[in-house]
Amino acid sequence: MDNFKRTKLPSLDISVSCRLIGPSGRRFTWYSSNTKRSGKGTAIVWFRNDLRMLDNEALYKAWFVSETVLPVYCIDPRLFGTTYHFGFPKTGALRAQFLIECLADLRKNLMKRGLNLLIQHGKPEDVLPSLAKAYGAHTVYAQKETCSEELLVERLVNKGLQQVVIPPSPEKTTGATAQKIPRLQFIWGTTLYNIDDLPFDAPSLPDVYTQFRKIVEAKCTVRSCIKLPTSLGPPPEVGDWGCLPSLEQLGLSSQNVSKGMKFVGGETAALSRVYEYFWKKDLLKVYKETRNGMLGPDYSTKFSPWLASGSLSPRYIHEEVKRYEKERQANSSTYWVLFELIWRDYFRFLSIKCGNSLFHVGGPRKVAHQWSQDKNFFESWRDGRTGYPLIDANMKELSTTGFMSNRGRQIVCSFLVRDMGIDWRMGAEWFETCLLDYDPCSNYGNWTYGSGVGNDPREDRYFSIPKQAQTYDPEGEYVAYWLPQLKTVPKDRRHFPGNLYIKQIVPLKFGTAGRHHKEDKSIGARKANQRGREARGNWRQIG
Ligand SMILES: Cc1cc2nc3c(=O)[nH]c(=O)nc-3n(C[C@H](O)[C@H](O)[C@H](O)COP(=O)(O)OP(=O)(O)OC[C@H]3O[C@@H](n4cnc5c(N)ncnc54)[C@H](O)[C@@H]3O)c2cc1C
Ligand SMILES: Nc1ncnc2c1ncn2[C@@H]1O[C@H](COP(=O)(O)OP(=O)(O)OP(=O)(O)O)[C@@H](O)[C@H]1O
Repeated sequence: MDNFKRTKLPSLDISVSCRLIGPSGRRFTWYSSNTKRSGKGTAIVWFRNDLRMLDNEALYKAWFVSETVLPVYCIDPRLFGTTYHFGFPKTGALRAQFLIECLADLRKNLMKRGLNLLIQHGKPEDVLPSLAKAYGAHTVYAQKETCSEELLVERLVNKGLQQVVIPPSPEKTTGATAQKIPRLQFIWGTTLYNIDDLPFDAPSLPDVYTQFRKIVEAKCTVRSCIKLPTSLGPPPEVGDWGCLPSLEQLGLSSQNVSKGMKFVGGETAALSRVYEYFWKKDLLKVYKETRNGMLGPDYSTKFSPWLASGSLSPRYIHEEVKRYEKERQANSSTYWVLFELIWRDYFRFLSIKCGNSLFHVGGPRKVAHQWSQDKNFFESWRDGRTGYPLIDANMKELSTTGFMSNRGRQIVCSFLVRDMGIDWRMGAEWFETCLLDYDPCSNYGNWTYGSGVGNDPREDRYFSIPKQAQTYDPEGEYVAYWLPQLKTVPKDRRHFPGNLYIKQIVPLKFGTAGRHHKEDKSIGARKANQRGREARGNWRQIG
Protein backbone atom coordinates (compact mmCIF):
# COMPACT_ATOMS: atom_id res chain seq x y z
CA MET A 1 0.00 0.00 0.00
CA ASP A 2 2.92 2.27 0.82
CA ASN A 3 3.78 2.56 -2.84
CA PHE A 4 0.42 3.25 -4.38
CA LYS A 5 0.90 6.34 -6.50
CA ARG A 6 -2.48 7.68 -7.42
CA THR A 7 -5.75 5.81 -7.54
CA LYS A 8 -8.73 6.80 -9.58
CA LEU A 9 -12.03 6.24 -7.83
CA PRO A 10 -13.76 4.19 -9.03
CA SER A 11 -10.76 2.29 -10.29
CA LEU A 12 -12.91 0.27 -12.72
CA ASP A 13 -13.33 1.37 -16.28
CA ILE A 14 -16.65 3.18 -15.93
CA SER A 15 -18.05 2.17 -19.29
CA VAL A 16 -17.35 -1.50 -18.58
CA SER A 17 -18.86 -1.46 -15.11
CA CYS A 18 -21.86 0.42 -16.46
CA ARG A 19 -22.61 -2.44 -18.76
CA LEU A 20 -22.32 -4.83 -15.84
CA ILE A 21 -24.65 -2.92 -13.57
CA GLY A 22 -26.79 -1.14 -16.15
CA PRO A 23 -30.43 -1.66 -16.98
CA SER A 24 -29.76 -4.74 -19.07
CA GLY A 25 -27.61 -6.34 -16.39
CA ARG A 26 -28.61 -8.79 -13.72
CA ARG A 27 -29.83 -6.26 -11.17
CA PHE A 28 -33.37 -4.87 -11.12
CA THR A 29 -34.29 -2.36 -13.82
CA TRP A 30 -33.95 1.27 -12.90
CA TYR A 31 -36.18 2.47 -15.67
CA SER A 32 -39.74 1.46 -16.07
CA SER A 33 -41.44 1.54 -19.44
CA ASN A 34 -44.97 1.16 -18.06
CA THR A 35 -45.47 4.54 -16.44
CA LYS A 36 -47.64 6.99 -18.37
CA ARG A 37 -47.42 10.72 -17.84
CA SER A 38 -50.63 12.62 -17.43
CA GLY A 39 -49.66 16.28 -17.28
CA LYS A 40 -49.74 19.33 -19.47
CA GLY A 41 -47.35 22.13 -20.35
CA THR A 42 -43.78 22.56 -19.13
CA ALA A 43 -42.23 21.82 -15.74
CA ILE A 44 -38.74 22.93 -14.74
CA VAL A 45 -36.38 20.79 -12.66
CA TRP A 46 -34.00 23.00 -10.74
CA PHE A 47 -31.08 20.65 -10.02
CA ARG A 48 -29.22 21.41 -6.78
CA ASN A 49 -27.49 18.73 -4.70
CA ASP A 50 -29.37 15.96 -6.50
CA LEU A 51 -27.22 15.51 -9.59
CA ARG A 52 -28.55 12.10 -10.58
CA MET A 53 -31.20 10.28 -12.59
CA LEU A 54 -31.70 7.18 -10.46
CA ASP A 55 -34.07 7.83 -7.56
CA ASN A 56 -34.55 11.49 -8.41
CA GLU A 57 -38.07 12.25 -7.31
CA ALA A 58 -38.04 15.88 -8.46
CA LEU A 59 -37.20 14.78 -11.99
CA TYR A 60 -39.81 12.05 -11.91
CA LYS A 61 -42.56 14.38 -10.64
CA ALA A 62 -41.72 17.06 -13.19
CA TRP A 63 -41.95 14.48 -15.97
CA PHE A 64 -45.19 13.05 -14.64
CA VAL A 65 -47.11 16.35 -14.44
CA SER A 66 -45.96 17.83 -17.75
CA GLU A 67 -45.68 17.31 -21.47
CA THR A 68 -42.13 18.58 -21.48
CA VAL A 69 -39.41 18.96 -18.83
CA LEU A 70 -36.73 21.63 -18.72
CA PRO A 71 -33.80 20.51 -16.51
CA VAL A 72 -31.70 23.45 -15.28
CA TYR A 73 -28.56 23.91 -13.21
CA CYS A 74 -27.54 27.40 -12.07
CA ILE A 75 -23.88 28.17 -11.54
CA ASP A 76 -24.50 30.38 -8.51
CA PRO A 77 -21.64 32.89 -8.06
CA ARG A 78 -22.19 32.83 -4.28
CA LEU A 79 -20.88 29.26 -4.20
CA PHE A 80 -17.58 30.57 -5.53
CA GLY A 81 -17.21 33.46 -3.12
CA THR A 82 -15.69 33.12 0.33
CA THR A 83 -16.62 31.37 3.58
CA TYR A 84 -18.61 33.32 6.13
CA HIS A 85 -16.13 34.32 8.86
CA PHE A 86 -12.61 33.64 7.68
CA GLY A 87 -12.74 34.38 3.98
CA PHE A 88 -11.48 31.06 2.60
CA PRO A 89 -12.66 30.05 -0.89
CA LYS A 90 -16.24 28.83 -0.47
CA THR A 91 -15.58 26.02 -2.98
CA GLY A 92 -12.03 24.87 -3.56
CA ALA A 93 -10.74 23.87 -7.01
CA LEU A 94 -10.99 20.13 -6.38
CA ARG A 95 -14.66 20.23 -5.41
CA ALA A 96 -15.39 22.61 -8.28
CA GLN A 97 -13.76 20.15 -10.68
CA PHE A 98 -15.80 17.32 -9.16
CA LEU A 99 -18.97 19.38 -9.63
CA ILE A 100 -18.16 20.08 -13.28
CA GLU A 101 -17.71 16.32 -13.82
CA CYS A 102 -21.05 15.66 -12.10
CA LEU A 103 -22.78 18.14 -14.41
CA ALA A 104 -21.17 16.70 -17.54
CA ASP A 105 -22.28 13.21 -16.55
CA LEU A 106 -25.80 14.35 -15.68
CA ARG A 107 -26.11 16.07 -19.04
CA LYS A 108 -24.94 12.92 -20.81
CA ASN A 109 -27.41 10.74 -18.93
CA LEU A 110 -30.29 13.16 -19.54
CA MET A 111 -29.46 13.16 -23.25
CA LYS A 112 -29.59 9.37 -23.30
CA ARG A 113 -33.18 9.67 -22.07
CA GLY A 114 -34.21 12.33 -24.59
CA LEU A 115 -33.51 15.50 -22.57
CA ASN A 116 -30.54 17.78 -21.90
CA LEU A 117 -29.30 19.99 -19.08
CA LEU A 118 -29.57 23.75 -19.40
CA ILE A 119 -26.53 25.33 -17.77
CA GLN A 120 -27.11 28.91 -16.68
CA HIS A 121 -24.54 31.18 -15.09
CA GLY A 122 -26.34 33.25 -12.47
CA LYS A 123 -28.32 33.23 -9.25
CA PRO A 124 -31.30 30.87 -9.21
CA GLU A 125 -33.58 33.73 -8.14
CA ASP A 126 -32.66 35.58 -11.35
CA VAL A 127 -32.49 32.61 -13.70
CA LEU A 128 -35.54 30.55 -12.74
CA PRO A 129 -38.29 33.19 -12.88
CA SER A 130 -37.14 34.36 -16.31
CA LEU A 131 -36.98 30.77 -17.59
CA ALA A 132 -40.42 30.05 -16.11
CA LYS A 133 -41.73 33.06 -17.98
CA ALA A 134 -40.00 32.28 -21.26
CA TYR A 135 -41.17 28.65 -21.30
CA GLY A 136 -44.54 29.23 -19.65
CA ALA A 137 -43.63 26.67 -16.98
CA HIS A 138 -46.37 25.89 -14.50
CA THR A 139 -44.11 24.36 -11.85
CA VAL A 140 -40.48 24.42 -10.72
CA TYR A 141 -39.44 21.24 -8.88
CA ALA A 142 -36.39 21.18 -6.63
CA GLN A 143 -34.86 19.18 -3.83
CA LYS A 144 -35.41 20.74 -0.40
CA GLU A 145 -32.42 22.03 1.52
CA THR A 146 -32.24 22.82 5.23
CA CYS A 147 -29.50 25.38 6.03
CA SER A 148 -30.02 29.12 6.07
CA GLU A 149 -27.91 29.98 3.01
CA GLU A 150 -29.90 27.59 0.85
CA LEU A 151 -33.20 28.52 2.50
CA LEU A 152 -32.60 32.15 1.63
CA VAL A 153 -32.15 31.20 -2.04
CA GLU A 154 -35.37 29.18 -1.88
CA ARG A 155 -37.26 32.21 -0.53
CA LEU A 156 -35.80 34.48 -3.21
CA VAL A 157 -36.68 32.06 -6.01
CA ASN A 158 -40.19 31.80 -4.67
CA LYS A 159 -40.48 35.59 -4.50
CA GLY A 160 -39.21 35.88 -8.08
CA LEU A 161 -41.72 33.33 -9.30
CA GLN A 162 -44.54 35.25 -7.62
CA GLN A 163 -43.81 38.12 -10.01
CA VAL A 164 -44.17 35.89 -13.07
CA VAL A 165 -47.55 35.60 -14.69
CA ILE A 166 -47.95 32.93 -17.31
CA PRO A 167 -50.47 34.06 -19.93
CA PRO A 168 -53.10 31.53 -20.99
CA SER A 169 -52.02 29.51 -23.98
CA PRO A 170 -54.31 30.48 -26.89
CA GLU A 171 -55.38 27.06 -28.07
CA LYS A 172 -55.90 25.53 -24.63
CA THR A 173 -57.96 28.09 -22.73
CA THR A 174 -61.41 29.37 -23.18
CA GLY A 175 -61.38 32.53 -21.04
CA ALA A 176 -58.84 35.25 -20.35
CA THR A 177 -58.85 34.37 -16.63
CA ALA A 178 -56.52 31.38 -16.90
CA GLN A 179 -53.35 33.34 -16.10
CA LYS A 180 -51.10 31.46 -13.67
CA ILE A 181 -48.17 32.04 -11.35
CA PRO A 182 -45.59 29.20 -11.55
CA ARG A 183 -45.43 27.14 -8.38
CA LEU A 184 -42.24 26.15 -6.56
CA GLN A 185 -42.52 22.55 -5.35
CA PHE A 186 -39.95 21.08 -3.03
CA ILE A 187 -39.17 17.39 -2.84
CA TRP A 188 -37.39 15.73 0.08
CA GLY A 189 -34.52 13.71 -1.32
CA THR A 190 -31.23 13.81 0.58
CA THR A 191 -31.66 11.20 3.28
CA LEU A 192 -32.14 7.47 3.73
CA TYR A 193 -35.35 7.97 5.72
CA ASN A 194 -37.89 10.38 4.29
CA ILE A 195 -38.66 13.29 6.57
CA ASP A 196 -42.39 12.57 6.24
CA ASP A 197 -41.90 9.09 7.65
CA LEU A 198 -40.23 10.19 10.89
CA PRO A 199 -42.29 9.58 14.01
CA PHE A 200 -41.39 13.05 15.36
CA ASP A 201 -41.20 16.54 13.90
CA ALA A 202 -37.93 18.47 13.73
CA PRO A 203 -38.24 20.33 17.07
CA SER A 204 -38.69 17.05 18.93
CA LEU A 205 -35.83 15.24 17.18
CA PRO A 206 -33.85 13.34 19.85
CA ASP A 207 -30.66 15.22 20.72
CA VAL A 208 -28.54 12.10 20.95
CA TYR A 209 -27.70 10.04 17.87
CA THR A 210 -28.31 6.63 19.47
CA GLN A 211 -31.81 7.61 20.53
CA PHE A 212 -32.55 8.89 17.03
CA ARG A 213 -31.20 5.74 15.39
CA LYS A 214 -33.09 3.34 17.64
CA ILE A 215 -36.38 5.11 17.01
CA VAL A 216 -36.04 5.32 13.23
CA GLU A 217 -34.84 1.74 12.96
CA ALA A 218 -37.81 0.52 14.98
CA LYS A 219 -40.51 2.70 13.52
CA CYS A 220 -39.60 3.69 9.96
CA THR A 221 -38.95 1.89 6.71
CA VAL A 222 -36.71 3.11 3.93
CA ARG A 223 -38.72 3.86 0.81
CA SER A 224 -37.84 2.18 -2.48
CA CYS A 225 -35.94 4.05 -5.16
CA ILE A 226 -38.02 6.02 -7.65
CA LYS A 227 -37.77 4.52 -11.12
CA LEU A 228 -37.79 6.84 -14.09
CA PRO A 229 -39.41 6.02 -17.41
CA THR A 230 -37.05 4.94 -20.18
CA SER A 231 -37.69 8.12 -22.13
CA LEU A 232 -38.09 11.57 -20.58
CA GLY A 233 -38.51 13.51 -23.80
CA PRO A 234 -39.50 15.36 -25.80
CA PRO A 235 -37.19 18.18 -24.73
CA PRO A 236 -38.38 21.77 -24.88
CA GLU A 237 -37.06 23.92 -27.69
CA VAL A 238 -33.89 25.49 -26.34
CA GLY A 239 -31.61 27.51 -28.60
CA ASP A 240 -28.49 27.16 -26.52
CA TRP A 241 -28.18 24.62 -23.71
CA GLY A 242 -25.13 26.44 -22.32
CA CYS A 243 -21.56 25.37 -21.66
CA LEU A 244 -20.11 23.79 -18.58
CA PRO A 245 -17.89 26.30 -16.82
CA SER A 246 -14.13 25.97 -16.75
CA LEU A 247 -12.34 26.32 -13.43
CA GLU A 248 -10.90 29.61 -14.66
CA GLN A 249 -14.41 30.95 -15.28
CA LEU A 250 -15.19 30.12 -11.68
CA GLY A 251 -12.15 32.11 -10.57
CA LEU A 252 -10.16 29.00 -9.66
CA SER A 253 -6.93 27.48 -10.91
CA SER A 254 -6.84 23.88 -11.94
CA GLN A 255 -5.32 21.54 -9.36
CA ASN A 256 -3.87 18.22 -10.37
CA VAL A 257 -4.25 15.32 -7.92
CA SER A 258 -0.69 14.05 -7.96
CA LYS A 259 -1.06 11.30 -5.35
CA GLY A 260 -3.72 9.67 -3.18
CA MET A 261 -7.23 9.29 -4.54
CA LYS A 262 -8.65 11.09 -7.54
CA PHE A 263 -12.45 10.90 -7.34
CA VAL A 264 -14.32 11.03 -10.63
CA GLY A 265 -17.50 13.11 -10.40
CA GLY A 266 -20.93 12.01 -11.59
CA GLU A 267 -23.58 9.36 -11.21
CA THR A 268 -21.92 6.92 -13.58
CA ALA A 269 -18.77 6.90 -11.45
CA ALA A 270 -20.86 6.70 -8.26
CA LEU A 271 -22.71 3.59 -9.42
CA SER A 272 -19.43 2.05 -10.54
CA ARG A 273 -17.98 2.62 -7.09
CA VAL A 274 -20.95 0.92 -5.45
CA TYR A 275 -20.56 -2.00 -7.83
CA GLU A 276 -16.80 -2.10 -7.26
CA TYR A 277 -16.95 -1.93 -3.45
CA PHE A 278 -19.90 -4.27 -2.90
CA TRP A 279 -19.79 -6.77 -5.75
CA LYS A 280 -16.46 -6.78 -7.59
CA LYS A 281 -14.09 -6.43 -4.62
CA ASP A 282 -16.57 -7.92 -2.15
CA LEU A 283 -15.54 -5.47 0.57
CA LEU A 284 -18.89 -4.87 2.22
CA LYS A 285 -18.55 -7.98 4.37
CA VAL A 286 -15.45 -6.58 6.11
CA TYR A 287 -16.39 -2.88 6.24
CA LYS A 288 -16.76 -2.74 10.02
CA GLU A 289 -13.24 -4.08 10.57
CA THR A 290 -11.58 -1.85 7.98
CA ARG A 291 -13.57 1.39 8.24
CA ASN A 292 -11.15 3.12 10.60
CA GLY A 293 -8.26 2.92 8.17
CA MET A 294 -6.56 5.93 6.61
CA LEU A 295 -4.56 4.70 3.64
CA GLY A 296 -5.82 3.61 0.23
CA PRO A 297 -9.14 3.40 -1.54
CA ASP A 298 -10.74 0.34 0.04
CA TYR A 299 -10.83 0.63 3.85
CA SER A 300 -14.20 2.42 3.58
CA THR A 301 -16.84 2.92 0.89
CA LYS A 302 -15.73 6.43 -0.27
CA PHE A 303 -19.35 7.09 -1.22
CA SER A 304 -19.44 10.48 0.51
CA PRO A 305 -18.46 12.83 -2.38
CA TRP A 306 -21.19 11.34 -4.57
CA LEU A 307 -23.71 11.40 -1.74
CA ALA A 308 -22.98 15.07 -1.02
CA SER A 309 -23.49 16.12 -4.64
CA GLY A 310 -26.54 13.90 -4.86
CA SER A 311 -25.00 11.79 -7.64
CA LEU A 312 -25.75 8.82 -5.42
CA SER A 313 -28.94 8.13 -3.53
CA PRO A 314 -28.66 6.66 -0.01
CA ARG A 315 -31.78 4.63 -0.79
CA TYR A 316 -29.95 2.99 -3.67
CA ILE A 317 -27.12 2.05 -1.29
CA HIS A 318 -29.75 0.62 1.05
CA GLU A 319 -31.24 -1.50 -1.75
CA GLU A 320 -27.80 -2.75 -2.72
CA VAL A 321 -26.94 -3.64 0.90
CA LYS A 322 -30.18 -5.61 1.18
CA ARG A 323 -29.48 -7.38 -2.11
CA TYR A 324 -25.92 -8.21 -0.98
CA GLU A 325 -27.27 -9.56 2.30
CA LYS A 326 -29.61 -11.82 0.37
CA GLU A 327 -27.21 -12.93 -2.34
CA ARG A 328 -23.91 -13.08 -0.42
CA GLN A 329 -24.04 -12.61 3.34
CA ALA A 330 -25.44 -10.48 6.11
CA ASN A 331 -23.24 -9.57 9.08
CA SER A 332 -22.41 -6.62 11.32
CA SER A 333 -20.35 -5.04 8.50
CA THR A 334 -23.23 -5.03 6.02
CA TYR A 335 -25.41 -3.41 8.69
CA TRP A 336 -22.72 -0.90 9.62
CA VAL A 337 -22.83 0.97 6.32
CA LEU A 338 -26.49 1.69 7.05
CA PHE A 339 -25.58 2.65 10.62
CA GLU A 340 -23.20 5.28 9.21
CA LEU A 341 -25.78 6.52 6.72
CA ILE A 342 -28.09 7.09 9.67
CA TRP A 343 -25.43 9.42 11.11
CA ARG A 344 -25.72 11.37 7.89
CA ASP A 345 -29.51 11.49 8.27
CA TYR A 346 -29.18 12.54 11.89
CA PHE A 347 -27.01 15.56 11.04
CA ARG A 348 -29.36 16.54 8.22
CA PHE A 349 -32.44 16.47 10.48
CA LEU A 350 -30.48 18.12 13.30
CA SER A 351 -29.79 21.07 11.02
CA ILE A 352 -33.53 21.73 10.92
CA LYS A 353 -33.83 21.54 14.67
CA CYS A 354 -30.71 23.61 15.44
CA GLY A 355 -31.05 26.25 12.73
CA ASN A 356 -28.12 28.63 12.66
CA SER A 357 -26.84 27.54 16.09
CA LEU A 358 -25.08 24.76 14.16
CA PHE A 359 -22.78 27.44 12.73
CA HIS A 360 -22.42 29.62 15.82
CA VAL A 361 -19.31 29.46 17.97
CA GLY A 362 -21.19 28.13 21.02
CA GLY A 363 -22.94 25.50 18.87
CA PRO A 364 -26.35 24.03 19.61
CA ARG A 365 -25.58 23.91 23.35
CA LYS A 366 -24.46 27.56 23.36
CA VAL A 367 -21.24 26.70 25.16
CA ALA A 368 -19.22 29.68 26.36
CA HIS A 369 -15.53 28.99 25.74
CA GLN A 370 -12.53 31.22 25.02
CA TRP A 371 -11.12 30.22 21.66
CA SER A 372 -7.94 31.49 20.05
CA GLN A 373 -7.76 32.59 16.43
CA ASP A 374 -3.96 32.54 16.35
CA LYS A 375 -3.06 32.78 12.66
CA ASN A 376 0.30 31.08 13.04
CA PHE A 377 -1.16 28.04 14.80
CA PHE A 378 -4.05 27.80 12.38
CA GLU A 379 -1.86 28.05 9.28
CA SER A 380 0.54 25.41 10.55
CA TRP A 381 -2.46 23.09 10.97
CA ARG A 382 -3.97 24.00 7.62
CA ASP A 383 -0.70 23.52 5.73
CA GLY A 384 0.40 20.37 7.55
CA ARG A 385 3.34 21.94 9.41
CA THR A 386 2.49 21.25 13.06
CA GLY A 387 5.42 18.92 13.66
CA TYR A 388 3.02 16.02 14.36
CA PRO A 389 3.23 13.64 11.37
CA LEU A 390 -0.26 12.24 11.96
CA ILE A 391 -1.79 15.73 11.75
CA ASP A 392 0.43 16.91 8.93
CA ALA A 393 -0.14 13.82 6.78
CA ASN A 394 -3.91 14.11 7.12
CA MET A 395 -3.92 17.82 6.30
CA LYS A 396 -1.73 17.20 3.26
CA GLU A 397 -4.06 14.47 2.08
CA LEU A 398 -6.98 16.88 2.41
CA SER A 399 -5.40 19.66 0.40
CA THR A 400 -4.01 17.29 -2.24
CA THR A 401 -7.10 15.16 -2.84
CA GLY A 402 -10.12 16.84 -1.19
CA PHE A 403 -10.62 13.76 0.99
CA MET A 404 -9.66 12.63 4.48
CA SER A 405 -10.74 9.48 6.34
CA ASN A 406 -13.25 9.73 9.16
CA ARG A 407 -10.52 8.72 11.61
CA GLY A 408 -8.25 11.47 10.29
CA ARG A 409 -11.01 14.08 10.51
CA GLN A 410 -11.67 13.28 14.15
CA ILE A 411 -7.98 13.41 15.00
CA VAL A 412 -7.21 16.73 13.26
CA CYS A 413 -10.37 18.27 14.71
CA SER A 414 -9.39 17.25 18.23
CA PHE A 415 -5.83 18.53 17.73
CA LEU A 416 -6.98 21.91 16.42
CA VAL A 417 -9.52 22.58 19.16
CA ARG A 418 -8.09 20.68 22.15
CA ASP A 419 -4.32 20.83 21.69
CA MET A 420 -4.12 24.18 19.90
CA GLY A 421 -7.22 25.82 21.38
CA ILE A 422 -8.21 27.26 18.01
CA ASP A 423 -11.76 28.38 17.19
CA TRP A 424 -13.39 25.27 15.71
CA ARG A 425 -15.12 27.36 13.03
CA MET A 426 -11.72 28.02 11.41
CA GLY A 427 -11.29 24.28 10.97
CA ALA A 428 -14.87 23.81 9.79
CA GLU A 429 -14.53 26.57 7.21
CA TRP A 430 -11.26 25.13 5.93
CA PHE A 431 -13.00 21.76 5.54
CA GLU A 432 -15.82 23.61 3.75
CA THR A 433 -13.27 24.86 1.22
CA CYS A 434 -11.49 21.59 0.65
CA LEU A 435 -13.78 18.61 1.09
CA LEU A 436 -15.18 16.95 -2.01
CA ASP A 437 -17.95 15.64 0.22
CA TYR A 438 -18.64 18.98 1.89
CA ASP A 439 -22.13 19.09 3.21
CA PRO A 440 -23.11 21.83 5.68
CA CYS A 441 -25.03 19.47 7.97
CA SER A 442 -22.44 16.70 8.20
CA ASN A 443 -19.52 19.11 8.32
CA TYR A 444 -20.75 21.59 10.91
CA GLY A 445 -22.58 18.79 12.74
CA ASN A 446 -19.36 16.79 13.13
CA TRP A 447 -17.29 19.86 13.99
CA THR A 448 -19.66 21.02 16.74
CA TYR A 449 -19.76 17.43 17.99
CA GLY A 450 -15.99 17.04 17.96
CA SER A 451 -15.31 20.37 19.61
CA GLY A 452 -17.65 19.86 22.50
CA VAL A 453 -20.34 22.36 21.56
CA GLY A 454 -22.71 19.87 19.92
CA ASN A 455 -24.99 17.19 21.24
CA ASP A 456 -22.32 14.71 22.25
CA PRO A 457 -22.93 12.92 25.53
CA ARG A 458 -19.09 12.81 25.80
CA GLU A 459 -18.46 16.53 25.60
CA ASP A 460 -14.73 16.41 26.09
CA ARG A 461 -13.59 13.89 23.49
CA TYR A 462 -9.83 14.21 23.20
CA PHE A 463 -7.97 12.09 20.66
CA SER A 464 -4.53 11.28 21.95
CA ILE A 465 -2.07 11.30 19.04
CA PRO A 466 0.26 8.61 20.44
CA LYS A 467 -2.69 6.33 21.05
CA GLN A 468 -4.32 7.00 17.68
CA ALA A 469 -1.00 6.51 15.90
CA GLN A 470 -0.34 3.26 17.73
CA THR A 471 -3.81 1.91 16.95
CA TYR A 472 -4.43 3.11 13.41
CA ASP A 473 -0.98 3.53 11.86
CA PRO A 474 1.35 1.36 13.93
CA GLU A 475 3.94 0.98 11.17
CA GLY A 476 3.85 4.65 10.21
CA GLU A 477 2.86 3.65 6.67
CA TYR A 478 0.23 6.36 6.35
CA VAL A 479 2.45 9.19 7.56
CA ALA A 480 5.35 8.06 5.39
CA TYR A 481 3.09 8.01 2.35
CA TRP A 482 2.11 11.65 2.78
CA LEU A 483 5.42 12.83 4.27
CA PRO A 484 8.01 11.00 2.15
CA GLN A 485 10.87 12.41 4.27
CA LEU A 486 9.74 9.92 6.95
CA LYS A 487 10.29 6.90 4.71
CA THR A 488 13.89 6.63 5.87
CA VAL A 489 12.94 7.00 9.54
CA PRO A 490 12.59 3.70 11.45
CA LYS A 491 8.96 2.64 11.60
CA ASP A 492 8.69 2.88 15.37
CA ARG A 493 9.85 6.52 15.28
CA ARG A 494 7.81 7.81 12.38
CA HIS A 495 5.10 9.39 14.53
CA PHE A 496 7.56 11.06 16.91
CA PRO A 497 10.75 11.49 14.87
CA GLY A 498 12.25 14.21 17.13
CA ASN A 499 14.81 16.29 15.28
CA LEU A 500 14.43 14.18 12.12
CA TYR A 501 11.25 16.15 11.42
CA ILE A 502 10.02 19.73 11.89
CA LYS A 503 9.51 21.14 15.39
CA GLN A 504 6.23 20.56 17.17
CA ILE A 505 4.30 23.80 17.27
CA VAL A 506 2.55 23.05 20.58
CA PRO A 507 3.02 20.31 23.14
CA LEU A 508 0.19 17.83 23.42
CA LYS A 509 -2.34 18.56 26.10
CA PHE A 510 -1.65 15.18 27.71
CA GLY A 511 1.93 14.67 26.58
CA THR A 512 3.37 12.10 24.24
CA ALA A 513 3.20 9.26 26.76
CA GLY A 514 6.80 8.14 26.49
CA ARG A 515 7.06 8.25 22.69
CA HIS A 516 10.23 9.48 21.01
CA HIS A 517 9.59 13.10 21.72
CA LYS A 518 12.30 15.54 22.68
CA GLU A 519 10.99 18.72 24.24
CA ASP A 520 11.84 21.77 22.24
CA LYS A 521 13.35 24.26 24.66
CA SER A 522 13.88 27.19 22.28
CA ILE A 523 12.44 30.57 23.30
CA GLY A 524 10.13 30.62 20.27
CA ALA A 525 8.79 27.22 21.09
CA ARG A 526 8.32 28.10 24.79
CA LYS A 527 6.32 31.17 23.82
CA ALA A 528 4.22 29.23 21.35
CA ASN A 529 3.60 26.54 23.95
CA GLN A 530 2.51 29.10 26.49
CA ARG A 531 0.10 30.70 23.99
CA GLY A 532 -1.18 27.24 23.22
CA ARG A 533 -1.73 26.41 26.88
CA GLU A 534 -3.56 29.67 27.53
CA ALA A 535 -5.84 29.08 24.60
CA ARG A 536 -6.46 25.43 25.20
CA GLY A 537 -8.61 25.59 28.33
CA ASN A 538 -9.35 22.53 30.39
CA TRP A 539 -10.14 19.48 28.32
CA ARG A 540 -9.99 16.07 29.89
CA GLN A 541 -8.38 13.15 28.12
CA ILE A 542 -10.64 10.31 27.08
CA GLY A 543 -9.17 9.12 23.75
C1 LIG B 1 -14.73 17.03 11.52
C2 LIG B 1 -15.53 16.18 10.56
C3 LIG B 1 -16.08 16.77 9.43
C4 LIG B 1 -16.83 15.99 8.53
N1 LIG B 1 -17.38 16.59 7.42
C5 LIG B 1 -18.15 15.86 6.56
C6 LIG B 1 -18.76 16.44 5.43
O1 LIG B 1 -18.67 17.65 5.19
N2 LIG B 1 -19.47 15.63 4.59
C7 LIG B 1 -19.63 14.29 4.83
O2 LIG B 1 -20.27 13.58 4.04
N3 LIG B 1 -19.09 13.72 5.92
C8 LIG B 1 -18.37 14.45 6.79
N4 LIG B 1 -17.80 13.84 7.88
C9 LIG B 1 -18.15 12.44 8.19
C10 LIG B 1 -17.20 11.34 7.68
O3 LIG B 1 -15.89 11.64 8.03
C11 LIG B 1 -17.30 11.13 6.17
O4 LIG B 1 -18.65 11.00 5.78
C12 LIG B 1 -16.56 9.84 5.77
O5 LIG B 1 -15.23 9.92 6.18
C13 LIG B 1 -16.65 9.65 4.28
O6 LIG B 1 -15.93 8.54 3.87
P1 LIG B 1 -16.66 7.23 3.35
O7 LIG B 1 -17.71 7.59 2.36
O8 LIG B 1 -15.65 6.25 2.94
O9 LIG B 1 -17.40 6.78 4.68
P2 LIG B 1 -17.89 5.33 5.15
O10 LIG B 1 -17.18 5.00 6.40
O11 LIG B 1 -17.82 4.36 4.07
O12 LIG B 1 -19.41 5.61 5.56
C14 LIG B 1 -20.49 5.48 4.63
C15 LIG B 1 -21.25 6.78 4.58
O13 LIG B 1 -21.83 7.07 5.85
C16 LIG B 1 -21.86 8.48 6.05
N5 LIG B 1 -21.09 8.81 7.26
C17 LIG B 1 -20.10 8.10 7.83
N6 LIG B 1 -19.66 8.71 8.95
C18 LIG B 1 -20.39 9.84 9.07
C19 LIG B 1 -20.41 10.89 10.02
N7 LIG B 1 -19.59 10.92 11.09
N8 LIG B 1 -21.26 11.92 9.81
C20 LIG B 1 -22.10 11.93 8.75
N9 LIG B 1 -22.13 10.95 7.83
C21 LIG B 1 -21.29 9.92 7.99
C22 LIG B 1 -21.23 9.12 4.84
O14 LIG B 1 -22.25 9.52 3.97
C23 LIG B 1 -20.41 7.99 4.24
O15 LIG B 1 -20.22 8.13 2.86
C24 LIG B 1 -17.04 14.61 8.79
C25 LIG B 1 -16.46 14.03 9.93
C26 LIG B 1 -15.72 14.81 10.81
C27 LIG B 1 -15.13 14.15 12.03
N1 LIG C 1 -24.91 25.95 3.58
C1 LIG C 1 -24.16 26.60 4.43
N2 LIG C 1 -22.82 26.44 4.39
C2 LIG C 1 -22.04 27.10 5.27
N3 LIG C 1 -22.49 27.94 6.20
C3 LIG C 1 -23.81 28.13 6.27
C4 LIG C 1 -24.71 27.48 5.40
N4 LIG C 1 -25.95 27.88 5.71
C5 LIG C 1 -25.82 28.74 6.74
N5 LIG C 1 -24.55 28.92 7.08
C6 LIG C 1 -24.00 29.76 8.13
O1 LIG C 1 -25.01 30.13 9.06
C7 LIG C 1 -24.64 31.34 9.66
C8 LIG C 1 -25.73 32.33 9.55
O2 LIG C 1 -26.11 32.51 10.82
P1 LIG C 1 -26.63 33.92 11.34
O3 LIG C 1 -27.52 34.57 10.35
O4 LIG C 1 -27.15 33.65 12.71
O5 LIG C 1 -25.31 34.68 11.30
P2 LIG C 1 -24.84 35.73 12.23
O6 LIG C 1 -25.79 35.89 13.34
O7 LIG C 1 -24.49 36.88 11.38
O8 LIG C 1 -23.57 34.95 12.74
P3 LIG C 1 -22.61 35.50 13.81
O9 LIG C 1 -23.46 35.96 14.95
O10 LIG C 1 -21.78 34.28 14.15
O11 LIG C 1 -21.84 36.58 13.10
C9 LIG C 1 -23.45 31.85 8.93
O12 LIG C 1 -22.30 31.50 9.69
C10 LIG C 1 -23.52 31.07 7.63
O13 LIG C 1 -22.31 30.95 6.99
